[in-house]
Amino acid sequence: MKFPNSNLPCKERRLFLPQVTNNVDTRKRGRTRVPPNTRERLKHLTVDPHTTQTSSSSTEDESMSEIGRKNLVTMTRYIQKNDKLPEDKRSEFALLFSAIQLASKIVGNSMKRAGIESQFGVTGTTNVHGEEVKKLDLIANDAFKEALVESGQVAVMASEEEEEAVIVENTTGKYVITFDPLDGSSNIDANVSVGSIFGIYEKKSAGKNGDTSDCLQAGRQLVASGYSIYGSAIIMVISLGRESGVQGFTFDPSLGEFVMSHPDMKVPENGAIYSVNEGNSAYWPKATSQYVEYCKSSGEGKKPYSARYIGSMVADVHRTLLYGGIFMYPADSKSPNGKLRYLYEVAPLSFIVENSGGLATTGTKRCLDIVPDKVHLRVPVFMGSKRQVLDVEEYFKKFPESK
Ligand SMILES: O=P(O)(O)OC[C@H]1O[C@](O)(COP(=O)(O)O)[C@@H](O)[C@@H]1O
Repeated sequence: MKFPNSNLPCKERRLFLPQVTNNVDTRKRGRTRVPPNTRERLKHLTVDPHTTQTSSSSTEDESMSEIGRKNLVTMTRYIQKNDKLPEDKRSEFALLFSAIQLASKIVGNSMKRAGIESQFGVTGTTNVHGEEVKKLDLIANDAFKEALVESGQVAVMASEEEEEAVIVENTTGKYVITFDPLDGSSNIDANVSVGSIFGIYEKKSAGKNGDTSDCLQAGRQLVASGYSIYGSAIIMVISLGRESGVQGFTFDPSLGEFVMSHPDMKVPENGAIYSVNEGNSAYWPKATSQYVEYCKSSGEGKKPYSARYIGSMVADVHRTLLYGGIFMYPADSKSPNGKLRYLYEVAPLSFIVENSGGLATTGTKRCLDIVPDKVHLRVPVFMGSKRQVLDVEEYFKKFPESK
């Protein structure tokens, strides 16, 4: 969509934004009255949770798009206006998250065009985990690396696709980014939702350049984290800390912006969905197999939980955040530390789940308390609704040999 007179200052240019109501241009044929319940629904989209200003100023005869346009909360605006963040961090985070938004748009676009541009399939190489590298894994890894370096805010990066930590030289950047550029690789070619996961720490080492030790921090040290999910829509869910809570933004291709669509996400305290690859059950320790049996049991007012497993951690955790329940990737006799990697899968998502009111445990320890000793450390994980995670911890106390 080409904006006429595009050299007009920003404020005037907004007047040309497309009217979205039923795709009808309301200005020529007068206003569309907005039924009260739609007005209520719209209101939650337009309240900026982190500024004192609320948008209850919409009047009866304002059109939908006028309300939306006046209070559109893009991710960049949310960060710049977030008074829970120290002033200096707002501009740094705005640059960092612009880079992550750009990388997510590139990955989302590449996913959509993979079939057309023969980007499905493998590269023929394997990564540090011995996994076949998908073509889209590399595209995603390059997109994140380049955008993050360009932001000028990054000193060190740790990626699932990089054997070693990546040190950015000659930068004044003071942040450390851990990321899984494309999570759920086994689902990519099947057009099932996959995602990108990232965690943001502050550089701790004193030297001009950062080093690997800057990555080896407990999840509690995270200053922000998030994920992008590439499904029917591209949605980014982020947390800038417990005080800021968890916010979801949906990518609006007509604006090219991530717009707030899920303010103040809270995982339900108690859920009735369990998510685990039961194909591994033969190798599970007693605590895990007993807990999963409990999930499936009924009696004393408890109904069996529903089983849901997509096989992309981002997608399974996103559903858990919305509907409640528990996502699990336990340790077992085949993989004594489980499969999922701490720095760029478990820690960033545990930060999100805990800041939305849920919990994340290995069974015996809160995931955010783990101090990693290597970049690609694997840990078992049970995360989601508080009730379910506390139940898991009870089972590990009951069967201590399962540790
Ligand atoms: O196929 P499995 O063993 O159930 O493993 C699925 C898990 O592995 C992962 O695909 C691992 O992630 P990658 O695809 O990034 O390697 C998770 O997203 C998912 O939860």
